Amino acid sequence: MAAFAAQSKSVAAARQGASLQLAAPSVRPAASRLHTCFASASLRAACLGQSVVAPRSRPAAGRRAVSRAQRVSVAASAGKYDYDLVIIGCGVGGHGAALHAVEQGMKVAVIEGHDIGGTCVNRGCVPSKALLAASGRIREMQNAMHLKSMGIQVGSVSFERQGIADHAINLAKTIQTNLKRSLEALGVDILIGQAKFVDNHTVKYSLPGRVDVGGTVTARDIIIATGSVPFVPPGIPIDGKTVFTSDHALKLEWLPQWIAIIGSGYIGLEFSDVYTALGCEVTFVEAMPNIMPGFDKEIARLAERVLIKPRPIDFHTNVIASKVTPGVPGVKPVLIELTDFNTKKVVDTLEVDACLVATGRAPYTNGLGLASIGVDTDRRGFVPTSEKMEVLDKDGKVVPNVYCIGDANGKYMLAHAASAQGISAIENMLGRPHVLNHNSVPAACFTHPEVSFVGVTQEKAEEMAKEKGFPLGISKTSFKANSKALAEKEGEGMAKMLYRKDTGEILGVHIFGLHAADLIHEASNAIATGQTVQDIKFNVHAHPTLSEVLDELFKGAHLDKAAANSSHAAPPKAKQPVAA
Ligand SMILES: Cc1cc2nc3c(=O)[nH]c(=O)nc-3n(C[C@H](O)[C@H](O)[C@H](O)COP(=O)(O)OP(=O)(O)OC[C@H]3O[C@@H](n4cnc5c(N)ncnc54)[C@H](O)[C@@H]3O)c2cc1C
Ligand SMILES: NC(=O)c1ccc[n+]([C@@H]2O[C@H](COP(=O)([O-])OP(=O)(O)OC[C@H]3O[C@@H](n4cnc5c(N)ncnc54)[C@H](O)[C@@H]3O)[C@@H](O)[C@H]2O)c1
Repeated sequence: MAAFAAQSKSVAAARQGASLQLAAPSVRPAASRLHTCFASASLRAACLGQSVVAPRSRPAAGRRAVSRAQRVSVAASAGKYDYDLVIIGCGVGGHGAALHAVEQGMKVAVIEGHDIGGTCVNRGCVPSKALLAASGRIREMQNAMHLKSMGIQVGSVSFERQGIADHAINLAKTIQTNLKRSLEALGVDILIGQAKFVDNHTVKYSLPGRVDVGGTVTARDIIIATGSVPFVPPGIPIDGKTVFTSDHALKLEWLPQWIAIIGSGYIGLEFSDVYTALGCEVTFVEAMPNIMPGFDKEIARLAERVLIKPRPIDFHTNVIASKVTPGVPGVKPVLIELTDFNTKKVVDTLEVDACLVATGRAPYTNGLGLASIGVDTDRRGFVPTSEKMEVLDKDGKVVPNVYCIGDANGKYMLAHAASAQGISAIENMLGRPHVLNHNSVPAACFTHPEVSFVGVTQEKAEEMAKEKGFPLGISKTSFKANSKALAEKEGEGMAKMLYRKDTGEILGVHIFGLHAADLIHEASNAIATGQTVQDIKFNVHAHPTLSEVLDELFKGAHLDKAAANSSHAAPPKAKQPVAA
């Protein structure tokens, strides 16, 4: 711990531009061998098996960052390690951590075993949002009634499946390139290979079948940011053609006439939006008694009314897909045996053209050699991690200098959560204790319209109120009361805020409606910065905007008298003009 504090001090000193006695650079055999291999961006891309990108000249800021990082590295680690920080896995979590670490003057390497950008960029957020954007346009243009109500007539709307698929593929490639360039510009070394712990300061990396790639690197601190892969329940063989996960579905290789989606969580809902806009019929198979079980019940009911009922979607709840038999497109259907969740009896068999398995994600921690640092993953494979992102060993003790962020720790499997955890981990390793308030992390499902939320559901808030004995306030508003939503003919939506009437603390906000994913941030930032209802009530929103949905929500909150009269309640007094 003392050594850690000393290292942190050196980093801080270097950050402040203090002049430091530089020791001779440490010998970095393995890492420098790899640098030779990846000396240029094009070679690096070639080694990665990616299309070659012309190297860009490094901007001045990047150059500054590198030289500062080098200074810090040598001083901070006293020539002991190759890097201040090595990050295993370069998804959004690893990327976010790397950027913050460089900003803090650290010398950083990322080790990536598959593709830079990880799930989010290559097989997640990015391509799925591209498919949703294209299919959403088609849905809108096909909705003749909606357009007619605004005086618009359109002819028939057609689309090219491959064109939509290409939009997703190209966007993922562009963002992957941007992400890689941003790291290169900051002087982050990108090492290629599957990483494995040797000890808590040393990592080996290699690529199967590639003797020219790999090595060993040492670092003062190491972050595990290895993400996740689709979780497929037992009894479901994935053939990638008729039975598949989101990894395959995002390629949009074909459009089955009738597709069963197992799981009505984020992936299931977003893909139901894409498929139905493109003319497919969907059947949900959901293990829980209601569809969208992870969402606030009232929001889920409204979403069912708007996103499910008017569309060619039906659903079976309280059943699990106990056995799935792949088919042959256009020849043999996929068979899905449904078993009652409670009685465990087979109740039905579906015959569909295809089946998307969207039953959650499993951490990608295999092969990391966690035993070498005394760590056992939990039952589901997640890395036990403290609230400060420190990895915990078998006895629940902190493994010095090893952190875990993102999907691999299972705290909150969202891209921005991974990145925020990365920043938090860096703060902690620099000796500035930081705990991310996961309750302030927003979530959104990008259906048309969107669903978003932050904090707890109404069900949970009621439970908390009962347990702790505080009066629960619930403020609600409809998009029908919002001029901008009505101008867009998008009045179908609601927002709800759960708060403590005695203190004004915001416990949760849920939105269903046009641009809900963008609207949630005012609420999530308020929770993150500890603003209360009294504070935000007096904020001013431009008119006419969808943001006024939140304005309505905040103004509609009623506090207990004492809280209402608390110091926050009075609007800040206007400043008197300074006398000349
Ligand atoms: C279809 C889909 C849509 C999604 N949409 C959204 C969305 O809209 N918004 C949102 O917030 N989230 C979304 N997510 C979730 C989001 O993608 C993840 O939460 C996020 O990618 C997690 O980031 P990460 O950095 O923890 O891991 P990942 O992005 O999974 O990256 C981990 C990286 O580590 C690498 N790796 C693993 N093991 C090793 C090893 N031993 N050595 C070297 N490298 C290794 C992997 O190859 C991978 O590149 C979506 C997910 C899916 C599947
Ligand atoms: N917009 C976004 O932010 C976004 C989009 C897609 C994915 N993601 C992330 O990716 C992760 C995975 O998404 P997901 O939709 O696969 O998981 P999820 O956890 O959101 O939903 C899985 C659903 O499958 C059901 N289920 C599980 N096993 C089942 C079985 N055998 N039979 C029937 N139903 C079963 C569950 O009850 C649940 O409703 C999520 O954690 C999410 O955070 C986020």
